[in-house]
Amino acid sequence: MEDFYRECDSVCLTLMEALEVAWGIDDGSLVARCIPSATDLRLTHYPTVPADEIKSGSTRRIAPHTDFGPITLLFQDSTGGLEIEDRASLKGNTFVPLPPTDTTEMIVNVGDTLTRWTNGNITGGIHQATTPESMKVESGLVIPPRMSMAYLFKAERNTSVGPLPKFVSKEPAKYPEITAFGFQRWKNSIVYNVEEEEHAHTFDRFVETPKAIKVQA
Ligand SMILES: O=C(O)CCC(=O)C(=O)O
Ligand SMILES: [Fe+2]
Repeated sequence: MEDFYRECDSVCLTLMEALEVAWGIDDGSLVARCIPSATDLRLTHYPTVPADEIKSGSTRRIAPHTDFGPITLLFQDSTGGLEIEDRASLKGNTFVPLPPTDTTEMIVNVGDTLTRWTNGNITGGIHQATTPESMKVESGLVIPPRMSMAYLFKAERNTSVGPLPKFVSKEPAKYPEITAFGFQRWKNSIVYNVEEEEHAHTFDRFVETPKAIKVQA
C-alpha cells in the first residue's frame, strides 16, 4: 500500500511538471508547491443498498462534490455508479456516467486547488457515486457493494493555494491567499458544519463563500 501511495505521488508530480510545461512555468514553482504533498489515500467501501432508497433521496453513496487538492487519481471496481457533471448541459445538475471499462483504469479529476491556482481558468470536476446506469430503470433492484480508491493529491501544507502569479498578471485575484492547511480546515468545516471563526470573513469579497459550495472530500 505504501509503494502504491509513493507511485501515485510520483504520477501526480509528473502531471504537475506537465502543467508547468503547458503554462510556461520554468522555475519549477508548481511542483515545489506539492513537495512534500499532504495527500490522503482514501479507500471507500459502499455497502449494498436498494436502488429505490437512492432514487427516493433517503440514502446516497457519495453526494456531488469537488475534491480539495489540485488533482485526484481515482480507481474504481467493476460495479459502476461514478458520474461526472456534464458542463455542456444547459439544464444544470446533469451528470454523465463514467462506467468502469477496465478496473486498472486511472481517472484524473481536477480539484479546487487547481481552480484556485489558475484563478478560475480550470474548474474542478463535480462528481458523485450513485446508482449504476443499468440499474436506474427497473424498480426493486439491490445495488451490490462497491469499492473505490482515491489518491487525493494535496499541496504541501504551508504552501499558498492562492492564484499563481502567472494567472493574476492580467486579471484580479478571485481567490484569497490561504495555506493549503488552512484551506483544508476551512473545507472540512463546511463538510462537518463546524464554524471556523478564524476564516469566517476571509472569503467575503471573493467568489467562494462557504455556504455556496457543496463538498465532501
Ligand atoms: O467512489 C468513487 O468513485 C468516488 C470517490 C470520491 O469522489 C472521493 O473519494 O472523493
Ligand atoms: Fe471525490
